[in-house]
Amino acid sequence: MSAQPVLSVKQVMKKIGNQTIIRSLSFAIERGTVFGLIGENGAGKTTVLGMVCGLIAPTSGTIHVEGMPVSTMRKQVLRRIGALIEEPHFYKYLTGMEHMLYGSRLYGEITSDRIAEVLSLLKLEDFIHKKVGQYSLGMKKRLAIAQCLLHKPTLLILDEPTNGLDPGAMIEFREMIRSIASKFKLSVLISSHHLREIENICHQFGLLQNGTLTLLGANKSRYGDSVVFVIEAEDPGRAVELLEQQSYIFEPQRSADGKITFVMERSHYSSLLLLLSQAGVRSIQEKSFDLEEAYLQMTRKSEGGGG
Ligand SMILES: Nc1ncnc2c1ncn2[C@@H]1O[C@H](COP(=O)(O)OP(=O)(O)OP(=O)(O)O)[C@@H](O)[C@H]1O
Repeated sequence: MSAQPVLSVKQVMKKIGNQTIIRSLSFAIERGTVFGLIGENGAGKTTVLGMVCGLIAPTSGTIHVEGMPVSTMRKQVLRRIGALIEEPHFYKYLTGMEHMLYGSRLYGEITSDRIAEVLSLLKLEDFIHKKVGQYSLGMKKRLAIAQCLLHKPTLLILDEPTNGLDPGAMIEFREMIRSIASKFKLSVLISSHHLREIENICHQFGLLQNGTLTLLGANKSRYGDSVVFVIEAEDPGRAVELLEQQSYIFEPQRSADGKITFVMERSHYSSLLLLLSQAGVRSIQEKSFDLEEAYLQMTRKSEGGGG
């Protein structure tokens, strides 16, 4: 049996009233990987996360968590998910530990060993017996994630988790997310409008814009060598068609001057040349991958193209 993705979203569309918030959304998250959704305010990030958690019903399309359809198995799906979508709310006169114990009672059979494991990974031990009223925002966010992890979910969902944190706390937070994902073999779906954050935390990421998701690429730190290629071909239409059929190539984009841009690992270079010989390559240029540049190019294009 082949490994199924922890999260699979297929052709999801969401309308609210007359407004189409999500046009067609498809992506998957493999076990142990962190997937980032980048998008400007109002792009629909929270709507997507809400649909994955079963809080919002898609108008059409399917969402599966661990192979289970969210639409009909919501209760079982929620046992596999830990989600932090709204700002966490705590009682300031209770300690962090009292909140953890309260959280663990909601799930039933959480052992004290599990609580200790989660606290250690989130580096919460030193202040867990202090009242939450004395916590910084970063500490509160860590406590909220600790609660989300108690029941051993396989998918962690975080909506703009570093909002409001100072730069030092942001860096600490990013490192923590990556270490949780690898230690617990967790898959993480994270939304943000901070490009650098997504680039630093995520193994894969995509831009949500005008209701569709464009995969921008895979992170250097996992895939080693992602590069942006710019090619010119005698038959650009044929070239794009061929590129779109390759699983190792991310979102080929054709610009008005006929050039084609896409992201690929350099190790596939010889396969690429072979492929492109069928479409008559005139030139190939290589640029180092810059998420900010890719994002700006795409948002500019969409503003100019009228959607
Ligand atoms: N219940 C609702 N009724 C009407 N419109 C809604 C509703 N929920 C969301 N929307 C609209 O859907 C769009 C996407 O909202 P959403 O909150 O998902 O975006 P977002 O990318 O998370 O934005 P932000 O970064 O500001 O949180 C917005 O235009 C918003 O106004």
